[in-house]
Amino acid sequence: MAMDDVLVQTRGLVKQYGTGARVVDDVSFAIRRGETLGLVGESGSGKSTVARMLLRLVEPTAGEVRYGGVDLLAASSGEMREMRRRMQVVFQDPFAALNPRMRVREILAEPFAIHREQGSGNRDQLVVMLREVGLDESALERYPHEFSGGQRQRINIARALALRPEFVVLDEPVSALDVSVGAQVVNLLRDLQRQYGLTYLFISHSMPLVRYLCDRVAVMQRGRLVELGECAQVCEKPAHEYTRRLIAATPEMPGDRGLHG
Ligand SMILES: Nc1ncnc2c1ncn2[C@@H]1O[C@H](COP(=O)(O)OP(=O)(O)OP(=O)(O)O)[C@@H](O)[C@H]1O
Repeated sequence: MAMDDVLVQTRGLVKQYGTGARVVDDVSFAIRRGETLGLVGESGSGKSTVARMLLRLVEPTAGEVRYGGVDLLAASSGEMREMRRRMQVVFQDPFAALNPRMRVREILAEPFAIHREQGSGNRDQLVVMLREVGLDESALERYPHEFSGGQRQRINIARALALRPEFVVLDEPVSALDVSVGAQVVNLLRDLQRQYGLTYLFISHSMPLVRYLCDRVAVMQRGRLVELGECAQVCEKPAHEYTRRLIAATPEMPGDRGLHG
């Protein structure tokens, strides 16, 4: 793999809390520009911890994270500030992630304020952001509780994309939604990826969803990376017994309803 195809690279990533067991143990992988890398594994296997280390929201105990060739862990606070614009995250719970006391207008304008982008985040721009995620300007003056779960996740996505990042961590973004609503959000994420050339790390429990959205998939078991490969290959011919069990444990989505619509 040519180095300029790689956006994010980890080497020997370790996380240990206190004297406990390693929750992430010697994890190395690369995420290519423009791809969606799936990250699967049962609850507690360390997926979110890996993602948080990639974003430097959690400091690794050992190992290396390179982002666009830059050593993220050695970056100064000024450099880190610039990097943070380029990487975003969308979490599972679309309600918890939105401040209930802020109107959608304020929620969407916040990233511009945080990064002191003067003149940006004006009303016209916010309306464009809403349209991109399938909402209209009537949303601007409303509060998060006035929206359904799927709509709230769309607002989260609009906010995550406000500063035009290149890399987005999707941490179980549709797990809290009904299957058909989740399928619509997944299709939106895929469309936005094509439109903006985004690179995704998609954390999920659902092998069918991973297969639908991801180019490659990495499988974690108890802090270790046990398998990484092309999605179709891993789903059809899993090399590791643990991957086989994960696939067997996830029911097919009913006729992939909604996904191809
Ligand atoms: N701040 C912390 N202090 C101590 N242990 C932690 C901390 N954060 C996470 N852990 C532990 O690290 C392990 C991995 O957690 P992590 O959330 O990364 O797993 P996960 O694969 O994302 O799980 P899930 O699918 O449930 O989100 C778990 O055993 C968890 O209890």
